Parts: sequence; structure tokens; C-alpha cells
Amino acid sequence: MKCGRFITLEGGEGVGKSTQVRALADALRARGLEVVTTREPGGSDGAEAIRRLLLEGGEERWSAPAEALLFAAARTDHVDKLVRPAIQSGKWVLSDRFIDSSLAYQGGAGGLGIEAVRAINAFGIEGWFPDRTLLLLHPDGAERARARDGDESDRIGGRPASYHDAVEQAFRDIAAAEPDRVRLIDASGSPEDVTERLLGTLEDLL
Ligand SMILES: Nc1ncnc2c1ncn2[C@@H]1O[C@H](COP(=O)(O)OP(=O)(O)OP(=O)(O)O)[C@@H](O)[C@H]1O
Ligand SMILES: Cc1cn([C@H]2C[C@H](O)[C@@H](COP(=O)(O)O)O2)c(=O)[nH]c1=O
Repeated sequence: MKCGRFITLEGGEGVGKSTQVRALADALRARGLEVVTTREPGGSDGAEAIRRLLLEGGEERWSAPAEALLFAAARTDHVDKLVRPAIQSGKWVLSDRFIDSSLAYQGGAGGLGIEAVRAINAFGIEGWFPDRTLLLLHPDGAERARARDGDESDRIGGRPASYHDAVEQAFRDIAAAEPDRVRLIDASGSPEDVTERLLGTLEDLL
């Protein structure tokens, strides 16, 4: 069976993940690879429907465990319908967020605990963990997201700065615990500079 690669881009709000998923996909295609880009929550019809449930409405719409289970359900559908078939047909899949966002947001910042959230996700994704996770870090991510979204932030993006600080700390803890899979990326400088740094961390997989 042909086997592609599964690469995820992670980080807090506004650090440049979506910009870099597009740029990295172009760079990998230029090297002759077949690349599929996707995002979470979302990436399949069912997961996009769950995305709307999660990101629209007020804070009280979901309890913390219900929120974590909805993210895990969306991810399970995304893996079933898009990620696994693409990788099995030899493509590289680049995902804008995946399981580490749940570990950092719901597990770390949301107080459910990283291991509890890992367990509910492991049940759904059945071993389809990323080959590599690129954790983008930028000190002005929140300001960039505000400049981009104005007053239109979603149910989770609009949480207080203390929540987003805890998200970043949790991402750093996850990276420290899994240094081979999760690589820290300085996301400052031009988009082209950041793409070069990302490519540099993938050389051994190419
Ligand atoms: N290297 C860069 N230099 C300057 N501006 C950038 C750079 N990368 C991205 N931006 C801008 O910063 C903003 C946030 O970028 P982007 O949407 O890619 O971030 P994100 O991490 O996907 O955000 P979110 O998780 O909140 O959706 C956008 O307006 C984008 O154009
Ligand atoms: C996958 C995932 C996402 N989130 C949060 C992170 C963001 O605030 C939104 C998604 O918005 P984006 O503009 O598409 O980045 O959802 C989360 O809390 N948990 C997750 O697993």
C-alpha cells in the first residue's frame, strides 16, 4: 500500500497557520508531491457541520466535556472521510490544527486535562496521529487575529487572554513531552522566511 505523510500545523490564534498551510502545500507540490490541505474543526461535511455548532453561539452553549467530545467527533469523521483515505493513496495531508489543539485548548486551558482529552480522541482516530506537528509561535498572534476579525471572533477565539495564555503554555508542554513529533517554529518574519523554516523541519520525511 502507498503511504503519504500526515503533517499538522498548530498554535494559538493568529500565528499564521492558515497562511503557512497554503504556502507549505505550494512548496511541497513544487517538489512533486501530491498534497491535500484541510482544517479542523472541519475538513469533511460532517465535521464542518460540527464546526458551526462549536464556534457559533455563546460560551454557555456547551459544557467543557461536551465541547471536547464534539471536537473529537468532528475529528473522527475528518479522519474517516479525508485524512486516512488521502494518506493511504500516497498523498501528503497538511492540516490546519488537529488533535494537539484539543489537548491544548480543551485539555490544558479548559481544565479537562491533557491525558483525558488524548484518551477520547485516541478512541476516535485509531492511531492516525500526525507524522510531524509544526507548532508556530508568534508573540503578536492575538493582535493579528483581532486586526483580521475585528469584533467577529468566534466562541473560542473570543475567550479571555488568560485562556489563550494557558493554551500557549499547554502547547509548549506538549512539544517538550514529544520533541520528535512536535517542532517549535519561530513564526516571525516574512511568510517566505517562515515557510523555509517549516520545510527545514520536514527534510527527513521528504
Ligand atoms: N509572516 C507574516 N507576516 C505578517 N502577517 C502575517 C504573516 N503570516 C500571516 N499574517 C497575517 O496574520 C493574520 C493571521 O494569519 P493566519 O490567518 O494565517 O493565522 P492563523 O494562525 O491561521 O489564525 P487563526 O488560528 O486565528 O485562524 C492574517 O491577517 C495574515 O494575513
Ligand atoms: C481543532 C480545535 C480548534 N479549537 C479552536 C481554536 C480556534 O479558536 C477555533 C478554530 O478556529 P480557526 O480560525 O479555524 O483556527 O477552534 C479548539 O478549541 N479545539 C480544537 O480541537
